[in-house]
Amino acid sequence: MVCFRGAPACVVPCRPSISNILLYSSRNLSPGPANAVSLPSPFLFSLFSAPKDSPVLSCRAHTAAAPTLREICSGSVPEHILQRAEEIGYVVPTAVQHQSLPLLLSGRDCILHAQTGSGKTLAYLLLVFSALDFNRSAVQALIVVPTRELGMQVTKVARGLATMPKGCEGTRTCTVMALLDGGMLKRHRSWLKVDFMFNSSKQVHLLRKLLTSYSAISSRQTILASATIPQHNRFVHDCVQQKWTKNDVVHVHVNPVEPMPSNLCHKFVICSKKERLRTLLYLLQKDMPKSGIVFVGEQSEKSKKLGQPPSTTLIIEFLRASYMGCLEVILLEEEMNFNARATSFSELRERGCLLVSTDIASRGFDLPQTTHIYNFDLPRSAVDYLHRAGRTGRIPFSKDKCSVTSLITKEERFVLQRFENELMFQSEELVLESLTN
Ligand SMILES: Nc1ncnc2c1ncn2[C@@H]1O[C@H](COP(=O)(O)OP(=O)(O)OP(=O)(O)O)[C@@H](O)[C@H]1O
Repeated sequence: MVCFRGAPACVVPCRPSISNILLYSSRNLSPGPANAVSLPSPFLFSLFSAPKDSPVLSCRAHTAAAPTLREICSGSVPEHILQRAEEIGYVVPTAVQHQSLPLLLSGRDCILHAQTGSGKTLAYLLLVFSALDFNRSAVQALIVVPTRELGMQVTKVARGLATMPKGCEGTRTCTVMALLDGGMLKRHRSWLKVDFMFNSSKQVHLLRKLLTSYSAISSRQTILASATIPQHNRFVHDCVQQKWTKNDVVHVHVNPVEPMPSNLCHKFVICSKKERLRTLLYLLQKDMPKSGIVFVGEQSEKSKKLGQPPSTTLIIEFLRASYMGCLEVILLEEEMNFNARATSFSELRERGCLLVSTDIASRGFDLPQTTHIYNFDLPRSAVDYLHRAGRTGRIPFSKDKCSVTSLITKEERFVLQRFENELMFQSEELVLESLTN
């Protein structure tokens, strides 16, 4: 799948059940056939996913007197990338960047394990830019992400960093190429169901093969990043045992005792299923989100067979008819075609809106303006709750409180309580007087 020094040119099949982003060192490099790209050496392999099992090495909290990103990266990351990062507004490192970058830049394999929205993407991208030889026309880094939207997002950040800053025009930069296959929703759904890339299902076969195939090559550096890595000790063990990483892989674990970002405020409203739409409307009008996401459960097979419309459609129709706020209501659902989904995300990112979505929007999306999350249906697991909640509160160093509100029946309270215990957060009950009158 990937090849390097001394090996014959080999091919990256771009149809594994993952999305790839390749970083080339030349702007005009032809990618070759649409579904096959030769990948010469040396390369750096970054993986962005949500593995199930995992490793060790906790880190202390970030301190105020921390060095700047420039101080941490200078000498390793090219000047024009650092300047560009500053132009974008990346000056002070987040905790995960502060703790991981010295290790990453020293060439160590790392498992980045930090809360949603904590800045893992920038950490591994800065490493990628430090490792590229900008004078070589060759693929030198491969980033694998679990979903197409996440691939688009990472591509955008990487391209943003690779753009020449003012005053550096003429310097060589690199090409970031997105090979985002599928997008089709069956596969995406199955990712969400298996919830990680490292289980034993067939879908991860190619990924495992990719990780193990060239493990003996010392010039390869492997980074795995995720907000949720249950059983991380076992995962570290597996990484070494299966040769996915080198033996001295470091597990950078930020905030090990607090998986949920602390700037989120969790609430719940008890209402019957019949009252749910009205309750949602009431909350939206009361909260006046700057931008929000309403998460809805997937339609059951039984309901599909009966020819019933999915809940997302019902909610959209209801909100379009009754919601009087200033946000546009946008649907993101699994059966929509890819371009329509892409539009939904860029719109939400640019000007804020009310997105109604299944869990398809719950992983990795960076929609910084989002202030409110509503769980119209409870997620299936605590990990899903964490990823949904992590779509808000994504502006580092911001003191703004963002909220996650779950609409539940009395019977569902114990499920939410289970999530609270597992993720160590507390929810406050909202009693909505006007609805009970
Ligand atoms: N040092 C920084 N200074 C300012 N903003 C930053 C910094 N690092 C990251 N950000 C911003 O923080 C937001 C979240 O970052 P990012 O998407 O990398 O988080 P993540 O840890 O990968 O999240 P998730 O696990 O949910 O995918 C982004 O909008 C990003 O631009």
